[in-house]
Amino acid sequence: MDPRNLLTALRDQKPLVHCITNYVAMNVAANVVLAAGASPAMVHAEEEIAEFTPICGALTINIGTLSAGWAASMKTAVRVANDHNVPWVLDPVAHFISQYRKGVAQDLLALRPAIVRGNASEILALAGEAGEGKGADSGDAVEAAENAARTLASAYGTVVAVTGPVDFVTDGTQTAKVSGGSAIMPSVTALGCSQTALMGAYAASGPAFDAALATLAHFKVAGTKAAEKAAGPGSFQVHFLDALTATQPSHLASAIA
Ligand SMILES: Nc1ncnc2c1ncn2[C@@H]1O[C@H](COP(=O)(O)OP(=O)(O)O)[C@@H](O)[C@H]1O
Ligand SMILES: Cc1ncsc1CCOP(=O)(O)O
Ligand SMILES: [Mg+2]
Repeated sequence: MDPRNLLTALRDQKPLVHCITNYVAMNVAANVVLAAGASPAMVHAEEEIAEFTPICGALTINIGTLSAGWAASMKTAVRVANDHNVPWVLDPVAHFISQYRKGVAQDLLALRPAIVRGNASEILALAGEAGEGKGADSGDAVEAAENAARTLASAYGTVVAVTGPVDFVTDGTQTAKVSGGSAIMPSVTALGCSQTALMGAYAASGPAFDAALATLAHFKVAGTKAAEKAAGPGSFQVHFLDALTATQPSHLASAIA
């Protein structure tokens, strides 16, 4: 699908996105989803999931500040989403840092997300390949994770988006690359996490591969625009939100190869 149609659909439908994300990302991600044109809700209590997840257009799961209660909520929300055909997106933040986090990430992956989005180190490790990642930031090149992304996509019937200087996305058969953005982006915390939340909004608006591609393009276009005005990571954040709103459907194709 043409990504232009998806941005138009997102703004017309303003989908409600159930986000279970980390403490660092909650505010940034909510602002990003709102600026793009959708409606985020950060809902974590397991007791609320049966009523809330089914009425949402999508669910996003981010394990950035994981603990036992959060893991239980995540698994319950994913099961409810799967039962109600609500598409969901997994962000396996730094899942290689402990056996505990690795186990939860693999459990979630086995529940078959529509899309997995991570940086190169996260995607390499998710496929069982050695990488240089140590924490939430990537230590590996996107190109090094392309095969891992293809393998995961085919094995789990999912779309895998690997982000970095040039993003790579695949469903195991189709692939695309997305360029633009700014080297400032990895210096602003939770931009990857907030991209995952926005990917949920796009997944509510169209098929998973197109949704991932449109999200990556929207971020690259807005990142390029924001960098023209920003003096550093602080002012970049402000300009980036404005640029997400200013991005028009016709701008997205220029980022995609
Ligand atoms: N060096 C870079 N140049 C341009 N864009 C980048 C660069 N590094 C990351 N990005 C963009 O920043 C966003 C977050 O990606 P990334 O930093 O890889 O995720 P994470 O925060 O999960 O590690 C993505 O939109 C990605 O395309
Ligand atoms: C710094 C940090 N620590 C735990 S979660 C988190 C945020 C990571 O955000 P992102 O993956 O988008 O850089
Ligand atoms: Mg991340």
